[in-house]
Amino acid sequence: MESIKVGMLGLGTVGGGVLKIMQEHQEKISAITGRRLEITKIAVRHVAAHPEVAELGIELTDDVNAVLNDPDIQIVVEVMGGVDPTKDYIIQALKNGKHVVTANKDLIAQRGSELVKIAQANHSDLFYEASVAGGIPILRTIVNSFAADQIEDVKGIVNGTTNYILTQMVAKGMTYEAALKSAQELGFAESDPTNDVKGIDAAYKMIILTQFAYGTNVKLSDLSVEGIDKIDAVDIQQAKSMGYTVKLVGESAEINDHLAVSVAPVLVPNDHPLATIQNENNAVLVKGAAVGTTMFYGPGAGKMPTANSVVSDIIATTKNIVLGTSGNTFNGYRQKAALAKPSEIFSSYYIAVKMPDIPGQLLKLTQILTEAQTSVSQVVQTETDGKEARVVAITHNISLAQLHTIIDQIDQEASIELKASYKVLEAQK
Ligand SMILES: NC(=O)C1=CN([C@@H]2O[C@H](COP(=O)(O)OP(=O)(O)OC[C@H]3O[C@@H](n4cnc5c(N)ncnc54)[C@H](OP(=O)(O)O)[C@@H]3O)[C@@H](O)[C@H]2O)C=CC1
Ligand SMILES: N[C@@H](CC=O)C(=O)O
Ligand code: NA
Repeated sequence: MESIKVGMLGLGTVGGGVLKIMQEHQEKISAITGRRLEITKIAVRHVAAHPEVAELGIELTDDVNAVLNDPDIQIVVEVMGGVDPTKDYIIQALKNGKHVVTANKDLIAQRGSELVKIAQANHSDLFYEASVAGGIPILRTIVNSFAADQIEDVKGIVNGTTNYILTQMVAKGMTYEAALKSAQELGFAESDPTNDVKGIDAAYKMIILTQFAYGTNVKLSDLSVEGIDKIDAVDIQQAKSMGYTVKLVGESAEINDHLAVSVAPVLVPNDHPLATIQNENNAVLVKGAAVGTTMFYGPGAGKMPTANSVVSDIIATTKNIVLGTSGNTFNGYRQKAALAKPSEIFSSYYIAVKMPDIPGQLLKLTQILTEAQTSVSQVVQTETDGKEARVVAITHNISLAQLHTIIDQIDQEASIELKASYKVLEAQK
């Protein structure tokens, strides 16, 4: 059987999983592709840290050029992460006529369209299924199974680390710091977890999902992004007592031909399917005009689930090589769309404030809400020490513009302090 040589950049959490699957499932992969896939070289930073590789007959190097310029290598698997210098490495691989498989959402979300053009110009495949929702085959599903439908909304939990942290805080009463440390030890978090906890990793995934769902390129500054790093455990408990679970939810919605893309902590009704997603698992709800709402669930981070998506891309690339069909873009759908205005984006909101526990204060809050033409479904005083009270209101559906007005007015009212404002998800019909 002919062989196809594969080179790798990176051998960390994901790379280690890729190597394991490629070794263990070699026969099955050969039977499916008609080619023997051989990993011949792996570039890492610290060669001495990977003694196990030499025993496999694979060359380990700290020189990426040894992989990128090797004429025998046809497929380069990039699992080292980061944007620079990784972007240049991928460009070099593509210009050298190699096909590239990557798990790098930071890079694809920020420089994807540039890389796609270079891949096309060089008749190379560029696949990145693992970049969104780790082990869930969501990108290929959108390309293949929604081709005939019109997607109206994509929303879900697309970051494993933060969902793991929130689950551990609610279920086990773990502190935020302890839960984050555990997510790092389990290999779910990025090497620098800032992007995970600040919602940026989820935002990158929503940028890629927006591209696949609507054919539209949006950039990070087009999104409204908030992470879980400022969530107060008091609000998590308060939400729980009102029948909600706090989740970090990304949403890309089409509203009157305009797009609204966001990532934020959201109060999810306990009977909504997203409320049940635990630990590092992810779930993506895709609503199509014809099919209605569908849900895709599975591990969103971690060694083996992510590696499975990477190896699926290696197999797809190999099949294209064999059939002579390389070089088609992963997603060929292209369309322009403008961003929705705050006056077009509607939701119910949870608003938590602190105020002096004296007569007349609640009236001030009510006046602010009334002036913004906002009615509420619930108002509760959740705690008081006799001097200061915490009050929570849940609004009916209002526009984001109305929410901004309310927040501005609260800011201007010296005796009321805004503690939190979170979107409240509608019950799933
Ligand atoms: N972990 C996960 O669950 C998921 C990760 N991803 C993405 O997969 C990619 C890899 O993540 P992960 O495996 O967790 O990362 P790790 O930090 O575990 O591994 C990174 C690997 O890349 C190597 N590396 C880093 N910089 C360089 C460089 N400049 N030159 C050569 N080698 C380098 C490291 O070498 P050394 O070993 O010597 O330090 C290490 O082997 C990232 O893009 C990440 O966002 C996507 C989905 C899920
Ligand atoms: N850090 C990411 C890894 C997968 O993309 C996450 O936690 O989701
Ligand atoms: Na995926």
